[in-house]
Amino acid sequence: MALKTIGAKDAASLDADLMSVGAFSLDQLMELAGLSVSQALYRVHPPTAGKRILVACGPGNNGGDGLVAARHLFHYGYSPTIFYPIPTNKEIYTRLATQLKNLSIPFTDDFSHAAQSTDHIIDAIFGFSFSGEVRDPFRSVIATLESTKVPVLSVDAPSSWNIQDGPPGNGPGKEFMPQSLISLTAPKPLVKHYRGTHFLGGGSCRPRWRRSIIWSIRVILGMIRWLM
Ligand SMILES: NC(=O)C1=CN([C@@H]2O[C@H](COP(=O)(O)OP(=O)(O)OC[C@H]3O[C@@H](n4cnc5c(N)ncnc54)[C@H](O)[C@@H]3O)[C@@H](O)[C@H]2O)[C@H](O)CC1
Ligand SMILES: [K+]
Repeated sequence: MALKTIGAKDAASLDADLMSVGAFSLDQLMELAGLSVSQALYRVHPPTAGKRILVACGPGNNGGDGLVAARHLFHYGYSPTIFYPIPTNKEIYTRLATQLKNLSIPFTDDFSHAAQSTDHIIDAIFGFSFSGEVRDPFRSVIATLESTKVPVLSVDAPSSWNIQDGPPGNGPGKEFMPQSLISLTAPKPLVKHYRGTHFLGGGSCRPRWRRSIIWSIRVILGMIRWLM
């Protein structure tokens, strides 16, 4: 069955609609996204399969989802470790990082070393705002994700994949195929290249209500265009 997908631009504007018309805060959306990620991880890798989870977090909201997921995983009984090489200065991220530090969850600077002694990896490096070729300091991180034998769960997109076209033709990520992927709100077009266990999560309103928001916005935009 062909999956319905939304591209990067529509995904970003859907989130913007949810925060304006829908009156959700970014914290709420990120909390729902991170909670879904933690539940998907529990499904593919229950604590009895090994409690060490390495969570790789990027500088944007995808990384924020990873920070939220790590907190939930800790409370499920896992032992998460965080790799967060470019901590972002915005309050939402500093609060999430402080919450993890208050739980004595360790942070590491050495991803490839940490990847050798973990039971599962969460890839929360890049989501739908990734574009171009992977830049440092993430090139070696993607190379490790590509070559590791440890199972990987990717959040919203396998990091390094083009959101529209899937795996890059060359460079780091070319051979990266995580064991599982959780799409947030709606799958992105790259899923047609994905072979593995696929979850959908992070929904913040019922689909019918979400459709009606989008429909109302389209009608309003159409009327504005017509009036001009
Ligand atoms: N739909 C939901 O329920 C929610 C989804 N969320 C998650 O947010 C991401 C999208 O977040 P955004 O902040 O827009 O961007 P990213 O995290 O994807 O990454 C931006 C970050 O990455 C840098 N970057 C971009 N390209 C490159 C590159 N080639 N090399 C190195 N660095 C790169 C860029 O500079 C930024 O710093 C979505 O996928 C979901 O996971 C939210 O939690 C809200 C709810
Ligand atoms: K990701």
